[in-house]
Amino acid sequence: MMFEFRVQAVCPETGARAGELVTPHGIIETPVFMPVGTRATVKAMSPREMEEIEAQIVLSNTYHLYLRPGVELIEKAGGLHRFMNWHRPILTDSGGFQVFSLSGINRIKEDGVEFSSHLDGSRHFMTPELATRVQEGLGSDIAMCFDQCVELPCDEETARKSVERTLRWARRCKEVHRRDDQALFGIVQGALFDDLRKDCARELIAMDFPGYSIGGLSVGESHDEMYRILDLLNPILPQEKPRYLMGVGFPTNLVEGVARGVDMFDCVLPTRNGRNGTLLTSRGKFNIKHSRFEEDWGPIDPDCDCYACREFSKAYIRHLYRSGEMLGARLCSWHNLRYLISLMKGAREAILEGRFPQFRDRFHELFSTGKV
Ligand SMILES: Nc1nc2cc3nc(NCCc4ccc(CCO)cc4)[nH]c3cc2c(=O)[nH]1
Ligand SMILES: [Zn+2]
Repeated sequence: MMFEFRVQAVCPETGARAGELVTPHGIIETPVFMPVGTRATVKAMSPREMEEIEAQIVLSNTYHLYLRPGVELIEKAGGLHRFMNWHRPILTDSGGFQVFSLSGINRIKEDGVEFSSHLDGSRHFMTPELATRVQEGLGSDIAMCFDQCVELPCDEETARKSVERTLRWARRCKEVHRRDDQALFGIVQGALFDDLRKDCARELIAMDFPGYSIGGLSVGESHDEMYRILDLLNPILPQEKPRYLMGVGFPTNLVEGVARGVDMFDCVLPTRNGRNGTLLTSRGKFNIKHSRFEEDWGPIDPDCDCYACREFSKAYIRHLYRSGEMLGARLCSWHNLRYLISLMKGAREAILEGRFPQFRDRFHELFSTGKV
């Protein structure tokens, strides 16, 4: 069996799930946080270090790799796992989001999206078929349909059109998808409109995908709006299939997403914010450049087991950061990634042991103290 998802435990009070996702490159224990390695590397981290922090699966981007170095080169290397020397699971995003958020002058047509490369302005035309073929060439374990994610705020008519296009494009992706060692997920759109979200989910479920992504969120909506959409979709999406909330995220959103039946998350937050000194800890977040850490000899997070927290002081990491030393960015990214991976590991153990509500309350109590 190439691809299988087993729900091992469900929290009776919230519906939070602990599961196992079997892929050709290994078993993923969920809930899981997926570090983002957009251009075939999780910035500043080596594969060996990613294994040390127990990263189970990394995300990469079709849009970026298609533009550079090109899928042909990666196919010659034997696929993305071999090219980047990461032999655990990989999930690729389809480019639906990146084409709109990164490229210049994009024009949506029924057939696909015309866009100019953010690298050199060259013109390209991405279609559902091309996005699917590129992901098959990359050889990721989990691929995404090519979808249209609308910016918020957006009126209902615009959102409805994007849902209808996303569904037509999902059918076209499924039509051309051939690799049986790669799972293609459908992506639910519909902005913040309940009926559009339900209709989109139902149509995708009828196409019978092995997993379902919740797109169109983490694009500026409030936490309450995000949670309302999750509450809406949780009972509709098949319980026996994985649910992946795209682009999330911040620790509180991860824990509240788990409480609403989400199994998989990804976000650039830990590495991007890590590089500018923002640290996520069990007691809230802070920025290492603050003067209060000048003579702080303690670890970033006393409850963290990562290399940065075991071996270095905040004072030293602050010095590295202020000096623009690469090790500063590395240690902050290293810690933030391990913190989110550990947070999901803790949630999983709590669900398996029947104490997720307590885990959730304790998390919020400690994280909101913000006293660091
Ligand atoms: N195919 C597809 N991919 C997506 C990726 C996404 N990523 C997001 N949000 C990420 C937002 C995000 C970006 C940067 C940072 C760190 C800086 O503070 C945090 C969050 N929403 C997303 C929605 C979609 C979507 O509908 N379809
Ligand atoms: Zn740490």
